[in-house]
Amino acid sequence: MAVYTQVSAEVLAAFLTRYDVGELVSAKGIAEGVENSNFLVETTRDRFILTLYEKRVAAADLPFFMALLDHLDAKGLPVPPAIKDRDGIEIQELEGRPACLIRFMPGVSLSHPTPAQALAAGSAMGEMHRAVADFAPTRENSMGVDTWRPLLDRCGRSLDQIAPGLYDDLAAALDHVEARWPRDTLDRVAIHADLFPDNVLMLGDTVTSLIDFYFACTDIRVYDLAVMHGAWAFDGAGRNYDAAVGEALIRGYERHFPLSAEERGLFATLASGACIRFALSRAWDWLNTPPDALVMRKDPLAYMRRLGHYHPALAMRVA
Ligand SMILES: Nc1ncnc2c1ncn2[C@@H]1O[C@H](COP(=O)(O)OP(=O)(O)OP(=O)(O)O)[C@@H](O)[C@H]1O
Ligand SMILES: N[C@@H](CCO)C(=O)O
Repeated sequence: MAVYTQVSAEVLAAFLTRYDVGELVSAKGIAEGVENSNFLVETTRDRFILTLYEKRVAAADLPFFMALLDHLDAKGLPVPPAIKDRDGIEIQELEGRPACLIRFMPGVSLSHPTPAQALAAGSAMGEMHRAVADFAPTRENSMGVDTWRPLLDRCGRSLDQIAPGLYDDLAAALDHVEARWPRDTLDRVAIHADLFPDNVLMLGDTVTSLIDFYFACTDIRVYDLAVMHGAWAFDGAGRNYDAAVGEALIRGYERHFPLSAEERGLFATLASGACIRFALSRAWDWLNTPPDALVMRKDPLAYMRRLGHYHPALAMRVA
């Protein structure tokens, strides 16, 4: 459940007077999501999402995320920009948190995508990468390749509490991936970096919105596709690969950016890096979230299992 900070009706009604959006009719906390506090807000004119940014999103990064959303929206892509108040301000403060009122987007977030939906979503990512060709701001990837080793060290041998041998398996996978990581050769742009099925809203086979840009950063363009591939083309436990979904995703993407021979050759390494990134962030959360917390802990081993698909040599003993 993701409402960490409560906002009273009085405070919210006063907050909305900064905007030209009508008056408050209702507000409901949204249970999905784990990072921020989200509310569905109805006014006499429209509906909106109100997001209060909790500690995982740094206030200093919000201008980059909002500029990216504005840029994509201006190019006609389906993304939810922040609403500007009467003074043109998007990033506000509410109950001591940075907060934005955001355009409500139609659609339903996916849990089990079909190949047709994967085709559309892969194409939407390709469109997004086309649209950022002239987006100038940059943000370092706070979960990029150079952060994995320090995060592994911070987790340390406690990883073996999750599954015996996990530390050694992750260390071996990281050695392998770091040695092959393309540091300079591939195209780098603003990427989403977390385009899981739950961050794509769809109606039928049509993408109605890409959401949750709070890991967006400047990194290898095809790494974004590799993250998406790992998130979309496996069952939740990471045991079974769905080739039809995985191939459709890449086919959709290639409508905009055919993969080069070098990108194809490096895809398994990029996808293995993505597996390490999500295994590590999930493991860190696992070790640092009490089992009785309201937030659902996500299974790090589901990403260790995916590693074996991309690099059979890295098939995990613990998985
Ligand atoms: N602009 C929007 N329009 C309509 N619904 C939205 C919008 N933004 C978010 N939602 C809804 O709120 C839910 C939670 O949003 P979001 O995924 O951004 O939360 P979060 O706390 O950042 O979570 P996480 O990082 O865990 O995915 C989404 O699954 C979606 O149903
Ligand atoms: N999408 C991530 C969580 C948010 O980054 C995961 O499933 O581990």
